[in-house]
Amino acid sequence: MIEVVGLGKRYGRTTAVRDLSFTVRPGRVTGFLGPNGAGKSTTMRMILGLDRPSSGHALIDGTPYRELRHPLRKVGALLDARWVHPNRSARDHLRWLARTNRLPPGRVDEVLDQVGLTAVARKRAGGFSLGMAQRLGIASALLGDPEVLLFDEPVNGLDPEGIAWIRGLMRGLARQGRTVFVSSHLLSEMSQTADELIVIGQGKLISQSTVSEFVAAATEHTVRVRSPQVERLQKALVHKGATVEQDGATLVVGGLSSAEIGELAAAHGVVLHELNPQRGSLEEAYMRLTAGAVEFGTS
Ligand SMILES: Nc1ncnc2c1ncn2[C@@H]1O[C@H](COP(=O)(O)OP(=O)(O)OP(=O)(O)O)[C@@H](O)[C@H]1O
Repeated sequence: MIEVVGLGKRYGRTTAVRDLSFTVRPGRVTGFLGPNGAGKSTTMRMILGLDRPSSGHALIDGTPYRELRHPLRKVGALLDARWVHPNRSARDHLRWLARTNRLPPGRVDEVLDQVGLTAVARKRAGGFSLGMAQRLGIASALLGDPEVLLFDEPVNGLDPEGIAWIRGLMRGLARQGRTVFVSSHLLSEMSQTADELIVIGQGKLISQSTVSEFVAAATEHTVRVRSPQVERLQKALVHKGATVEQDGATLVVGGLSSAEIGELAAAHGVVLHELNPQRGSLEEAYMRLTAGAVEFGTS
């Protein structure tokens, strides 16, 4: 489990992260979503003890990263896939990591196999494609068989096959009961991979919910209602605090769900000919949400 409590980070006059609190639980993939510059990498670096928070703290199973006795056995992370000596082979890189962290050498071949790099294990990592480098970075993260995994934008620059592979891997790791925390700036990507979503904008928490809750809340905007008794319905809706636009026998209603409108109509004996929730696209909803955070952040 990862717990972030009141976390903040300032770089000079820039506030990258402000008063951020959330929990990442085991057994599921938690997506960490926000536009470029929202503070995702900074937050992950603070969780991993690579950046010192200006306020608050981050704990991994109750302990700050820097105080973990065997960090690689507890936490695996992929931050920058290009972090590897270009002249070393994939295998030598992993062997060196295993040796310096007192991990069993037998894990090296296991993780190479797990990420599909066995055939190129003796090739120099400097010649690897982005997809291969990404797999090697993931092999490094998995080396200590950790319970907690952090991936920063793992699908950036990958082809569809690589993306599908990473998605399957993350879901498999979560099914094994591990804590999987993965960042992305693409909602479409996260909505296909994650069970839960933590959304930030301008370094602040916007929401933490399941993906389906987020999608339902973010996309149901207005409801189109058609009725032969439109005047009566409009009165009842306005009385309930809804916003209503009328176009002949059709109303476009904001502020109430289709279920609430249906029930209200029934309670007033109003006949409905149409009750149609208008869903915006997920990306539109996400942009609206994070744009709000930008305004909030600068005001
Ligand atoms: N070392 C640093 N010095 C100064 N400012 C920094 C530093 N690291 C990050 N920032 C600033 O902090 C803010 C958050 O950056 P961060 O990289 O954490 O965002 P992000 O959500 O990971 O974005 P991206 O999706 O682009 O990677 C940005 O305004 C960035 O310019």
